[in-house]
Amino acid sequence: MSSSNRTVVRGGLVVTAADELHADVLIEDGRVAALAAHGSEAAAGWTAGNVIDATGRYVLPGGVDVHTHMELPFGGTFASDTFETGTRAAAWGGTTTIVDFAVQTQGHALREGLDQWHAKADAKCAIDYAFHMIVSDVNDATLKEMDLLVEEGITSFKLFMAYPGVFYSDDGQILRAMQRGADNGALTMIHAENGIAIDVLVQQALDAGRTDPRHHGEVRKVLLEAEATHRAIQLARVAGAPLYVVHVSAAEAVAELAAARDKNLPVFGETCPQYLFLSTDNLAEPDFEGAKYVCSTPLRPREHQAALWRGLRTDDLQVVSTDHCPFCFNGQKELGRGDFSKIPNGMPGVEHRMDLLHQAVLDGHISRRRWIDIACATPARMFGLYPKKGTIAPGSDADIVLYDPTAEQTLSVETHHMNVDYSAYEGKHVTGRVETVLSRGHTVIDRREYTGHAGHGQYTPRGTCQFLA
Ligand SMILES: NC(=O)NCCC(=O)O
Ligand SMILES: [Zn+2]
Ligand SMILES: [Zn+2]
Repeated sequence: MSSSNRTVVRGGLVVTAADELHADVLIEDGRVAALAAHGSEAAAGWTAGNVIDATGRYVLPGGVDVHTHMELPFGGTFASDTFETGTRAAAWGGTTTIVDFAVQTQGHALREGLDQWHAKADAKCAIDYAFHMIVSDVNDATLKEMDLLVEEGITSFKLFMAYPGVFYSDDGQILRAMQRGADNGALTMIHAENGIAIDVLVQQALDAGRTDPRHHGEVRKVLLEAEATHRAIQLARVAGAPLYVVHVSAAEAVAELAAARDKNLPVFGETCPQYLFLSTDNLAEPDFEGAKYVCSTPLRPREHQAALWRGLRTDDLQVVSTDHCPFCFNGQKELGRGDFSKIPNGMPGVEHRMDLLHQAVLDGHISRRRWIDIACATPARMFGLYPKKGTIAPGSDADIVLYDPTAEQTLSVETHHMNVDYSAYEGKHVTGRVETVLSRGHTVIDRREYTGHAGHGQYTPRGTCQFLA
């Protein structure tokens, strides 16, 4: 084998969900070929055209963010990151795979939505990408199409208990989709909020003149997240289907997941950095600044964070994704001045997940291996991408991050790479920073310089959930 298509990453601490070892990593043709203890005879014998010095660095699997919305149409506008800008920002933050949501619009086929998402993403991405499918119209034809999509590698479908008239499905439709998933192996993802009740409270708030962004948090009540989570679990039980609850924000919803998992049900939960680090205090920021933090499920009072961290430690929550769905403050969030229900829902974050979770390691919330588990390995397993993605092992794609655990940085709109005019974490100080990123062996970030290009990222069909027997 010529050494020109080989890279060796030498001298770092390799951290995976399972292990930490001072090892050198040999990469051949875009894949991990071998690991060997640093200083061992085997590692010393490796020759390569490219040798990367990882002394003093962590060598991590690239992050796997299984919840992004590039260019999502919402509330009369579109999420401001394209696949080109959003995946570049993801790479800057040490994420090397995203799973975005293709959208079925009501009255149209799943296939049409999927084709649209390919048209948006193909030849544009800096890192590898895959799709889930948002199902907005459960009917006989849609259910048949789901089987075909599973065979093609779209193995998860998101249904909404929220947003009546847009993405909402009623319980009967959700049950039918879950039954189909029980048959075809798909994982049903649920946005668990009681959208019908929330819409009543929205109207009552607006009628009473409560129009500021903070009221978004007040009407989207904890009880209505907990109730919907409970209902989703019962529907999944009736269907005999596995369930993945997205963007869990409330302690009471974690309790529902924990109770289900105590019964050994195949129920999984995801939370996001915004629920772990931000709160209703942000939604209450004056001069309409709270609009920057409008997302659903909403930010919660700070007291909920302890339950989310505990859930991540006890495995009642398995995944941290970003739900990256950015809208600029100017021109987009402003659509809801005077009516919080018109603020496009979503927050930017794809660039900051790995760093914020590293800070959580330093703050004592999770261990270093759990960081990699919830951000890389488990999301890859959950959505049928492991061990190609999510770990560093012979045969895995060489998606590798060199991480400087001692570098200091301050998160800011001035320095981030997402296409959005504010940072939800403006001024937040974190320790640790991505230094170099390889995607299938290609250097996309080289010592804090972007060296990637649009179109490097490949569409990646997925297998089914690897947590099911
Ligand atoms: N989360 C959010 O506020 N926007 C994106 C759509 C969704 O995930 O519900
Ligand atoms: Zn959602
Ligand atoms: Zn989302």
